[in-house]
Amino acid sequence: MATDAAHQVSDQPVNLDLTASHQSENDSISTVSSVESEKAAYEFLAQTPIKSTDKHLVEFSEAMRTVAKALRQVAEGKAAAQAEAAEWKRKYELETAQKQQTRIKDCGTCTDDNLGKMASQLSLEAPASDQTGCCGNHGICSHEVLQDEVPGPNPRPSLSMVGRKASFRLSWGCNGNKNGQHKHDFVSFEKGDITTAERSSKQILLKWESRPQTVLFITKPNSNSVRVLCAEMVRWLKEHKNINVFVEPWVSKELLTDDSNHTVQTWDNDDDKKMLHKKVDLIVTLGGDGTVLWAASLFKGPVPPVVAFAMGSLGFMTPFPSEQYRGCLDNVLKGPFSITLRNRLQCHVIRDAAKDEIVTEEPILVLNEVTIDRGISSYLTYLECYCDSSFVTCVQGDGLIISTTSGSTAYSLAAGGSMVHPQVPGILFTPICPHSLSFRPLILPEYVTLRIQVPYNSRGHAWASFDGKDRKQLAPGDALICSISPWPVPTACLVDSTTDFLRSIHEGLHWNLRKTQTLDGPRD
Ligand SMILES: NC(=O)c1ccc[n+]([C@@H]2O[C@H](COP(=O)([O-])OP(=O)(O)OC[C@H]3O[C@@H](n4cnc5c(N)ncnc54)[C@H](O)[C@@H]3O)[C@@H](O)[C@H]2O)c1
Ligand SMILES: Nc1ncnc2c1ncn2[C@@H]1O[C@H](COP(=O)(O)OP(=O)(O)OP(=O)(O)O)[C@@H](O)[C@H]1O
Repeated sequence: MATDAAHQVSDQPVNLDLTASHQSENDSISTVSSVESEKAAYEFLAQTPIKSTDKHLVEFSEAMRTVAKALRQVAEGKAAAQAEAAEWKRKYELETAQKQQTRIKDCGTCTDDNLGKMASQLSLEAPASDQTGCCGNHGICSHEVLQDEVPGPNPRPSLSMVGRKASFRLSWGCNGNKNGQHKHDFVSFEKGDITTAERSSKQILLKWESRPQTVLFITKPNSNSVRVLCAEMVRWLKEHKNINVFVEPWVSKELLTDDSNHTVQTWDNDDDKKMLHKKVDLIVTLGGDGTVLWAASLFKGPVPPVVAFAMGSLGFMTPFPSEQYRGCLDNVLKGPFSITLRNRLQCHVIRDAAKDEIVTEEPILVLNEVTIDRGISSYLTYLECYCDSSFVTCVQGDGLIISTTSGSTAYSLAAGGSMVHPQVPGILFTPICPHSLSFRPLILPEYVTLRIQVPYNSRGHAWASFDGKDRKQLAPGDALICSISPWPVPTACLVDSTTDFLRSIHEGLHWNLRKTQTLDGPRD
């Protein structure tokens, strides 16, 4: 009955399109035309005034469904036929190649000499003379020479005859500058096969070439246990190791007043503080992760190695047990010891009002993350995000966290970001409560520059905070630019980078802690 109704009401246009779909020999058009004819059928239905009862309408819609199903089957049949044709073509080409190889094998008159000549004709010639060994005159590491195998006592002529690998060049430089510095040991170009077998990113070791003499102490405020231990450590370092000690100005006033026997040095202006990295061999922190963040924030450029003693609650970046400080400091002062090079993000706030000025606000370096959120505003944060020159996405939600891999276990983790080993070169892009079902966190390569823009049509202001501190308001038109800083924070490891990282997520977060299933019970 349904088919009858279809014939009665819409025979003509539907049949026309069906014919068009069958007749089409063009691969790409066929599926489109069947979809189009289905669409045309529905359009026809929408345009044609039907003066009939509800019953007729029901019958007609059933008929249309049948027609649509038929059209879909036609399209599917065509696709299957195309796949089959492609398979036959592939088989034919394979067979032709095999026949050609057999002909070469059967060629009784061919001598090793002739094969050698044929092989050398197929070989790629040496590259242009501007190449000097591995690196060309342009300072780009490349491998262009690709020789086919020279036939030896057991030549394999078929390999030389069937085809040859195309030559290629891989090159890279600093920050996209092709003429920049390059690493030899990252990709090897042996015979044109790309391999990272010689990759050198192994555990980094720090070995002193002369005796360390000056230690800077950074201590958590308002803690009696820290105050007591700091005084004890300073005394020990001075008496037993002959070490000069620097402390923050407030520490020199408050912490060590009762211990006048042990003079410590400090600084009293910003210029002296800026030169600290030239005087200090080692930084010792007594506190939690916040104290490590504080220590890092004092250095806008190079940072001396940090030995972080755990005197907080969690301690992802504080692997050293404070009660064993003598042994730990002995080992570190002697060296060599493993370090984790923790990348920092360099953040610039660009004000819309100051767009044309050369001087903008001072860059801020963060060890964990920069967060752009809605602050006290009750509106959704609206942020446009760009990665180099590519548009990434618009954030509509509570905000966005741009985190280092060290910060991946902090706020970013709480917002659903992945935990990343601190030595992995990347930048985490983690939304905070996005009002979208499909906004998953991203990890971008370390060499990109991110731009987070508050658009002019944003309903409110956004707020940027740096390692959980220094809130800055971002007005519509303002932007935040972030990239990896050239000045990482080298933190001393208790064991090595990986062991310390795994220990911190096991002990700090009880990562994947579950009681082991017992042996009794059902089995395979
Ligand atoms: N919802 C959250 O989880 C949340 C909210 C705000 C800030 N934070 C984090 O707090 C950091 C500031 O730390 P603070 O000590 O000055 O403030 P805080 O005293 O408020 O401590 C925050 C907590 O974060 C932990 N933490 C800090 N850095 C960490 C890291 N790299 N890995 C794992 N845990 C880490 C600290 O151990 C501490 O327990 C910010 O950089 C941010 O990452 C987290
Ligand atoms: N020398 C310092 N001067 C000023 N503030 C500091 C100093 N050291 C740490 N802080 C701040 O004190 C706060 C608490 O420090 P920290 O995180 O080290 O201790 P905690 O909170 O007891 O430990 P945890 O973070 O493991 O829970 C942080 O916000 C940090 O920025």
